[in-house]
Amino acid sequence: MMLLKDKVVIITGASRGIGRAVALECARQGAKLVIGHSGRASGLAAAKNVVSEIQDLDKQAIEVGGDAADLDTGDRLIDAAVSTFGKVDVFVNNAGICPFHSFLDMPKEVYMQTVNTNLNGAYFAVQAAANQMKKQGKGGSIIAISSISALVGGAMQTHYTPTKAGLLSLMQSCAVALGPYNIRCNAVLPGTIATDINKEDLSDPDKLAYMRSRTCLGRLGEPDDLAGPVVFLASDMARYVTGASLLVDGGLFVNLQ
Ligand SMILES: NC(=O)C1=CN([C@@H]2O[C@H](COP(=O)(O)OP(=O)(O)OC[C@H]3O[C@@H](n4cnc5c(N)ncnc54)[C@H](OP(=O)(O)O)[C@@H]3O)[C@@H](O)[C@H]2O)C=CC1
Ligand SMILES: C[C@H](O)[C@@H]1OC(=O)[C@H](O)[C@@H]1O
Repeated sequence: MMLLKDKVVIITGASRGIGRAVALECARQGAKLVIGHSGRASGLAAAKNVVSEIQDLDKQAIEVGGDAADLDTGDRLIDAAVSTFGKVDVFVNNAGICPFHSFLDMPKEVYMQTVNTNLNGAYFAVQAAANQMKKQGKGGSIIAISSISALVGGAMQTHYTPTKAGLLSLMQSCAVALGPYNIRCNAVLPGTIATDINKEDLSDPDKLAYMRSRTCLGRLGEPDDLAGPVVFLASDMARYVTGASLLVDGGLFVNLQ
């Protein structure tokens, strides 16, 4: 059984990493995909590859570029989905950055870029998706890729962790605001997943070994580890799940000692 047969799924930041892995699994589960990316040349090339991979599965996908920090990018993603596929069933807000930096000398530009990319653009993208779903009248599923960092701190992530807590909070409030329209809103909280976002940080072998040792399962996450949880929340199997948060962290959070 395909869990997302004929559903139209938009995923921001689907050119690489977690978003790409989720997009491919959504396609395997029968969805039609809008692959969001930054619009930079590298993002466009990577997104085109993801579209090809999905077409190789005999499924449909388009790519749409746009800076997640731009408050109008969400509208453009929705418009593209509706004009190509006729509707939006699922919106996954995944695009994000984490430029590691210490707190005491945090440049204002780095702070603003992080908050604008991870949270401010996301707010209006979620609003655009919700308005489209309300118009369609058949409910929908909105999923924010938050983080374990919504719950715990990081000395080099003082600009980043508030954006992830903000996304978690946004999903909780949107679950309340959008429940009357049967639009479900949930947050997924990955632990440390090996992707480009932390390649440099984890290039230190001691840090890598330490982060592995912090998990109960003894390994870092892979992007594919997020695919099942997101597909579940997107699917009708999660029809009574809203306002929830799902840690996908290999047991990192609970592992005090
Ligand atoms: N990896 C991890 O350990 C964890 C990640 N997360 C979250 O998961 C999400 C995905 O991260 P991950 O897959 O690891 O990261 P990657 O760096 O591998 O991928 C980031 C994705 O976001 C897109 N993106 C980046 N900046 C922008 C922008 N300004 N506008 C539009 N798209 C943009 C990228 O597109 P492009 O290719 O065009 O640059 C790319 O598709 C992020 O929100 C991150 O915070 C949460 C917890 C842990
Ligand atoms: C980028 C980091 O490795 C990653 O991002 C998160 O959200 C996790 O908490 C990790 O710190």
